Amino acid sequence: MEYSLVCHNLYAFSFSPVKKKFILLGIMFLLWVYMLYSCVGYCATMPSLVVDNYRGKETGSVSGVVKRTENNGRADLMSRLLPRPQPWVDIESDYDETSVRTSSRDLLNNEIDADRGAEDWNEMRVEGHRAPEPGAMSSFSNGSGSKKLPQAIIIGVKKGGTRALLEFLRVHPDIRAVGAEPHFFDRNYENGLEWYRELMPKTLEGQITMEKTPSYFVTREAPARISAMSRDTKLIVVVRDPVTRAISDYTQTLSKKPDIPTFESLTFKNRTTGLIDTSWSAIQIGIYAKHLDNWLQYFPMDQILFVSGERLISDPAGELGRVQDFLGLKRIITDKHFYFNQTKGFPCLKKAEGSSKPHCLGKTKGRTHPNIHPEVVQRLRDFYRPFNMKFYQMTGHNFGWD
Ligand SMILES: Nc1ncnc2c1ncn2[C@@H]1O[C@H](COP(=O)(O)OS(=O)(=O)O)[C@@H](OP(=O)(O)O)[C@H]1O
Repeated sequence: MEYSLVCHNLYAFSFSPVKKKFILLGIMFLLWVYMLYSCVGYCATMPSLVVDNYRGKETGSVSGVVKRTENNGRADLMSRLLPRPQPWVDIESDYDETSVRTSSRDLLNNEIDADRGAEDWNEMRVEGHRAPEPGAMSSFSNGSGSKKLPQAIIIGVKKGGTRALLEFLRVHPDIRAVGAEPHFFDRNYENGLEWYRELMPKTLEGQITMEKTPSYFVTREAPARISAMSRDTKLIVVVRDPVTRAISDYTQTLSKKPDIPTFESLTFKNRTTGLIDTSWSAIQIGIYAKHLDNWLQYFPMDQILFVSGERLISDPAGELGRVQDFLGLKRIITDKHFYFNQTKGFPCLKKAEGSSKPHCLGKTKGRTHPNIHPEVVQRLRDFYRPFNMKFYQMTGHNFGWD
């Protein structure tokens, strides 16, 4: 009797349609929670259109950077397993530097400055990047690494070839970089380091986090600020003949504001005397020795690597070899990664990061420069010569611009 009662109860429990519905609903709810959880985790590790790579390592210690080599194997494996970001979004520095700007007399730069901030964020939005909300997701880590402050920064120079260098470096599995220029140490410093860290890609132990903002090189406060973040930060400067750099800078501005005065009229304070207007940022940025002096107050020379913008075009693998050595990385990026694209007139990657297709930089890189009168060019060469000599002396490297 008792036995049949138990059986009856069990039967009722197992087959009651109401209970069945409840169980089904419960299972569906659990599945929904599980899917939601997976989706949040996946989205957090997904590469955004920002071009960012979400791999890297903690900043601030040279020992950490050296340790990276030991972890290469693991980092390699993980980086292959992780989703890859969208590389090759073509961005350029469209703005003039704070320190140059404040001392600049020319309206040309000030006009550009007026809409500078907005353009910068638009630029990032184009890439799908958003200004991070302070504290948001800062401690979130779902096994694909965490965001670290950069251990290496490409600090300059504007129009030197900084985009090419960063895009080439991103091919390395142990480098993860922000695509857009954060401009933290010049324009966004008040936002704080946590804001800055949020911009960084997620990285694994043994990987290097990087960013590039060419205006840092000429920002007076940048060396002290970077040093305050970490005295061990490795600095990379891509330098280019200051005369062609100035013309390239002018060409960029001209492409956005076709009504600006001629290069010649902006170059000279007085055309007859041939006095150069050093308050024009396009001229001032090229006085490398002066800017370098400021950096040497905070960083030893062996913590700064100078990459030749010219050689980055004529021998990209050679320059990339030096950069990988400087960063303590295995030389993974070699000749095999590049080909010369005749149409573009520049070296391009056979396979960009996260893609199997060849890639060249976009049309804002490698613009045709306007013809500048040879006399003006010569006058500028004469102007820069002593500064170049000083720069060669300081760096112990003759860049061959004279
Ligand atoms: N591989 C490759 N492809 C295209 N362009 C290349 C490459 N390597 C170096 N360059 C040179 O990079 C110059 C632009 O420099 P930046 O990227 O530093 O410019 S920016 O400051 O970020 O706007 C750009 O200057 P312009 O030629 O005046 O446009 C190029 O000369």
